[in-house]
Amino acid sequence: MTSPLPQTLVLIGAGKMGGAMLEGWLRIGMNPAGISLIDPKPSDEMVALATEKGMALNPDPASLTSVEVLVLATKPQMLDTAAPAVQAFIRPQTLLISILAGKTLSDLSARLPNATAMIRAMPNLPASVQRGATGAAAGQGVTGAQRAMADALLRSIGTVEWLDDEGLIDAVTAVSGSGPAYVFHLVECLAAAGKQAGLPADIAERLARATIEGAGELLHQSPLSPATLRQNVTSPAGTTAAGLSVLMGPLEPLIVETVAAAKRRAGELSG
Ligand SMILES: NC(=O)C1=CN([C@@H]2O[C@H](COP(=O)(O)OP(=O)(O)OC[C@H]3O[C@@H](n4cnc5c(N)ncnc54)[C@H](O)[C@@H]3O)[C@@H](O)[C@H]2O)C=CC1
Ligand SMILES: O=C(O)[C@@H]1CCC=N1
Repeated sequence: MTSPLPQTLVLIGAGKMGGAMLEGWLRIGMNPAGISLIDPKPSDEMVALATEKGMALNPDPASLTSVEVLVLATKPQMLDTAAPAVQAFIRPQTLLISILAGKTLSDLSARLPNATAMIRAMPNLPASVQRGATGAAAGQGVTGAQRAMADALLRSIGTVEWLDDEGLIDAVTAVSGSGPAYVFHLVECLAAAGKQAGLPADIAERLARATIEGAGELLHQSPLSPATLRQNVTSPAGTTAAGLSVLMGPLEPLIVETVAAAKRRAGELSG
């Protein structure tokens, strides 16, 4: 039996990531009438979306009798400021899902004493097109039914990896939370390199973008490992082998350092 999605959801912080999850949930057909958005400075696009879909924007907390799920998606630095408003939306049965980088379940508990059931999740931006990757860890007060509901909610916008050790969420943040930015930067680098190799800038950009899109889609559809797919591009003594002879040595340590820096920053955001 598939777990039901929540009928009532409050999203606190309707910015880039909260907005991406919302877009994904609307795409899969969640009822907008059950969704409320809390944001003191919503973008014009968010205001227009709320009006178009009939989602409540900054409703009076007292007007919501049921809040099955509260998704907390402000910047981590805004947690202290947002906490009193968040508290006002927590009901006895509310499951709080925080996507704040760095903030631990214990950090959240200290600010949100009303919250008895909390999940720390780290999604990523492709959630808007149902291709997100989320890591999640459940706190002690979460019931089996709440965890199943969170799983259904997060899985509706991509893949989900549950972790027993909350401490691993900072590593998830550094790999898949921030990961789309690394890939987008790779597109920028490939486009710049194409231009340097003589291509007109617009053509280099379109080719670089389509290459990453195509490689991503092939990874998605193919049962082959990334290593086998790489080997399938690489002819012995051919052009790819020549290119990879430059890239493969330095890239892995660079990515290791990249992920370590992001993980370190997540740790600094805790507290
Ligand atoms: N951008 C990304 O790809 C990802 C972001 N995250 C996490 O998502 C959270 C939000 O990040 P972004 O969406 O990038 O930032 P953002 O700045 O685009 O969104 C934050 C939103 O919170 C609103 N806000 C500020 N104070 C508020 C308050 N007191 N109450 C309610 N809303 C308030 C802002 O007006 C803004 O719309 C962060 O904690 C970040 O760690 C997690 C995974 C990926
Ligand atoms: O850059 C950040 O801090 C957030 C967390 C993961 C992606 N964006």
